Amino acid sequence: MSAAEIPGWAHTYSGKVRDLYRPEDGDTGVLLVVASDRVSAFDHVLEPGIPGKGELLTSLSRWWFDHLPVPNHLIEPQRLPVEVERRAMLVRSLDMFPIECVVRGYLSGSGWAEYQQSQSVCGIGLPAGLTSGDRLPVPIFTPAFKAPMGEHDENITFARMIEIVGADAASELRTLSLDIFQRASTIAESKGVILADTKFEFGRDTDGVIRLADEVLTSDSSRYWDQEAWVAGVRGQSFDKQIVRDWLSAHWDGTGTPPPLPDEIVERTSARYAELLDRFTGA
Ligand SMILES: CCOC(=O)Cn1cc(-c2ncnc(N)c2C#N)cn1
Repeated sequence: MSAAEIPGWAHTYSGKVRDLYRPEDGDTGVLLVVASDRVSAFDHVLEPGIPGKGELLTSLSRWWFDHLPVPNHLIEPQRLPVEVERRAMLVRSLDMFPIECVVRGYLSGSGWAEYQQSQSVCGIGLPAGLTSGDRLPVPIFTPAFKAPMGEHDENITFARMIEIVGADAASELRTLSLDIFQRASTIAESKGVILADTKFEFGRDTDGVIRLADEVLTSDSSRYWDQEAWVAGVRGQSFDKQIVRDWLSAHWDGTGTPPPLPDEIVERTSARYAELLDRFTGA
């Protein structure tokens, strides 16, 4: 599923699952962020896309922006382009920090890999004896330096982050990230969902105000786990991607191009994305 053609908008950048556009009228103050139905797993974009995924994750992002009392990049337009109106966000164009502001409440992914080598993550020492999926004593801020598309971001220490963005901005981004994570994980817990970790991106507007940008607390930027499964000792089961991961693990040896997902896996995954959204936005 390649980037949509949108009259009046020029496609400028594609991530694994989202596309960025600038207006053709030359206005440099706004951008359009469009979420596709593409799904990625094991660092591959899979086929086919998951019907409704772009709309569901855009709705989840919007819900979180509305429930987080921090300045953000959203602009509420009169109308969005009809081609993508339910899976697009009109945003202020910001001067983005080249930092993935990752907060971890649990040990997983690159954090688990680093812990196994050094019993620390991004220079933050952790207790001995932890295993993948364990809850951390307190949430930790573990920044990464944004890598070019297709490469892995580089986990860095807070001291290195200060060298990149300066001490004041580094402190403000860390405080903002930990505060937002605390709020979000408390809300998620009340819905029976564990927010294991997430990554935020921020930028400065023309007045120098730091604003929360990118997507926020979607299951593409976060690890959401089912609380019941975790309590039962089943660790690291992604709320919405586990169906795809389990099928791929059973039907692909990890080399070459992954096989296309069967209809049943696509349908079950689409339903899982809808259930995750409903957990938060439903009654
Ligand atoms: C494909 C979606 O974009 C990204 O993956 C990362 N990215 C964000 C920007 C950005 N740049 C200026 N202002 C903004 N508000 C944003 C945002 N969001 C650029 N790349």
